[in-house]
Amino acid sequence: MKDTLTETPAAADTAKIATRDLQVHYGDTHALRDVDVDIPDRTVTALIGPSGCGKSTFLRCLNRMNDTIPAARVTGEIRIDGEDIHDPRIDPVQLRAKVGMVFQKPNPFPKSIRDNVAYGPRIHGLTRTRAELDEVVEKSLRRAALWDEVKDRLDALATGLSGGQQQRLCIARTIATSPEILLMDEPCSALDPIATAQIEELIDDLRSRFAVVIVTHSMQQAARVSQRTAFFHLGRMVEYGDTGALFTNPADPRTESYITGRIG
Ligand SMILES: Nc1ncnc2c1ncn2[C@@H]1O[C@H](COP(=O)(O)OP(=O)(O)OP(=O)(O)O)[C@@H](O)[C@H]1O
Repeated sequence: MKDTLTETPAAADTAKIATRDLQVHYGDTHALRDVDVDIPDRTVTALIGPSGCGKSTFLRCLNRMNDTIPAARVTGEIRIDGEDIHDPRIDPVQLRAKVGMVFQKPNPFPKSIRDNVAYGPRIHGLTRTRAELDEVVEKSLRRAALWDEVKDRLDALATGLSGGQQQRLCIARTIATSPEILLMDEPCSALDPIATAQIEELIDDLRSRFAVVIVTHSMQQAARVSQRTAFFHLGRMVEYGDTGALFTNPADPRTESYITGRIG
């Protein structure tokens, strides 16, 4: 039986991302159930909920990263800009350039700072000349608020940067392919409070250009960075709506129990 979803409606016709009857199984585990959601553009959407409730699974559906997990089976519909991402004409590699992902632990390649950012534009053939590539590298590093710290050592190894700098580099690497959507899976969990504050400021800035969807275990972080929040519980999206309203006046008792610390 389908649970009732308590939702503040987002206009479906303007949704950047829309899912209908989305289900994910890992073998016999039914990890995500009946997820219908419309996620708007140029907005930060936070995904919250207790461990194992399906947040990362949902995030991975949006750029078909679950395709890389042999046990995962995804059914239902996911549309980005109205286009079905499971359509056989969609190339998952191109999709992942359009829907970029930043992971929990900064994972720069063991290459120079410049080569990390240049990697995506190179493999996707996005630039024709060295000057164009340099321009993309600079623009991406500026947007990731890292340029000033690294502009004099672009040929140094990326692995020599601090954790927070590495995470901003990974964000620069992701935005270098001009994505439209940024998926972030607990991007601050390996960072100290100062680096976390820098990334949060950056996320706020990025939403002027991208739809950002972020998984976070921190309700404070969700409240600080997002305009919309989805609460997941046992594989279902139980409540989705305006972040302020969800935290101050949750409609579902399960959301209330979670935000008041009774489940989780
Ligand atoms: N690769 C996998 N193979 C098998 N089962 C998986 C896999 N990934 C996730 N699961 C299962 O799917 C369910 C949802 O997991 P998921 O990682 O999406 O939850 P989550 O809300 O992101 O959790 P956390 O907050 O702990 O990261 C869990 O029961 C988990 O054990």
